[in-house]
Amino acid sequence: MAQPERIAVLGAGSWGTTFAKVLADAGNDVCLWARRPQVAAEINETRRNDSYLPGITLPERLRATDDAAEAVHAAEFAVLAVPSQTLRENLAGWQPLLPQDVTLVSLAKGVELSTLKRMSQVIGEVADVPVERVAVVSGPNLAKEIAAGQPTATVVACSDEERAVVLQKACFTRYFRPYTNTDLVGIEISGACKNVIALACGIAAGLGFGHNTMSSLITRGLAETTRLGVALGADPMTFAGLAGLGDLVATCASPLSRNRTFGERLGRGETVAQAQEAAHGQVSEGVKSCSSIRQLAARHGVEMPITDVVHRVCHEGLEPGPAAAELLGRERKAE
Ligand SMILES: NC(=O)c1ccc[n+]([C@@H]2O[C@H](COP(=O)([O-])OP(=O)(O)OC[C@H]3O[C@@H](n4cnc5c(N)ncnc54)[C@H](O)[C@@H]3O)[C@@H](O)[C@H]2O)c1
Ligand SMILES: O=P(O)(O)OC[C@H](O)CO
Repeated sequence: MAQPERIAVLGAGSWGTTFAKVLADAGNDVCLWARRPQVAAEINETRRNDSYLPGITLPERLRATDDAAEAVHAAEFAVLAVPSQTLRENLAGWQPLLPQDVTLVSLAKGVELSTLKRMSQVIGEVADVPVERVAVVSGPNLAKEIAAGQPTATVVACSDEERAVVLQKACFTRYFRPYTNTDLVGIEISGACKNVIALACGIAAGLGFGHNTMSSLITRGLAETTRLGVALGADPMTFAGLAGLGDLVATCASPLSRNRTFGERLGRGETVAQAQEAAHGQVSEGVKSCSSIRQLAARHGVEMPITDVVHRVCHEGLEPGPAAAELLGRERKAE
């Protein structure tokens, strides 16, 4: 498989714009689709996308459009950078425009509410492509740090290893170091679940708890994520990697994380509606994925106590204080 000459990125939010910058910095010609024409115009005219990445200058090799057909024209890779719960609908609109042999790359970290499917499964179904043509990028990748050129690593996952290597090369820069992996299930379950655990860590911080609490939630969160992943056929080692523990630590610890920040607001006593309002339209995937992951776990007989209380805090009116007490009061057991 040859290196791509053209790459489309569909979605000009925080991560779509940042990943498009990474691809352009790596030497690719990138066309970024923005839902709003004024965002595309701002990028082309000022090299900025200030509503998502204030202060960041975007490279010349990156151009933007609000026309999806123009974005995907002759692209070898189409990177999907919209929120998980909107991916099906967006992709259905783009599907007739896609070049025949395009590789579809998911950046989204979530599990679909209505079907309990992972994003690569949704993509395969909607675009009618085999799983070998779907890749996933996931890791400790807070957009604002990467847009500022701070170093990080990530995972490029695809069941077709050769394709993963081509994408790895296409997004390799002096500040962005991608590793390959073929365990799509483990990578995607890690990415979706860490958002829910970050909500729990935020709630704990909002309640005034410190690093011991956070570490306990991270570690037990990793245990329940691994249980679910393994039940779905993932390699347990994946959860110790960048997309597993790596992303969990970054998201649970960073004030830049939208999920952690959302949780912190809940912990301080704000309602879900108030926390949503404060997010200014940016997605906190865990708020919806806590429900789909909980259902997926129930379907496979997997116990996920942290995910369960996060769901009940977000959607069933459980207060943060009693939620913490409930987790602490669970029956004693061996690690
Ligand atoms: N921001 C990060 O640091 C980061 C890093 C890694 C992965 N991700 C994941 O990438 C995905 C996209 O995240 P993001 O940070 O770019 O989100 P965002 O909220 O910053 O941007 C979402 C983009 O999707 C577009 N969009 C298209 N259809 C939409 C619809 N129906 N509803 C809402 N938005 C719609 C929006 O216009 C916007 O450009 C998420 O799954 C997120 O978990 C984000
Ligand atoms: O801001 P969040 O919480 O959506 O997290 C962003 C990334 O997924 C971190 O890797």
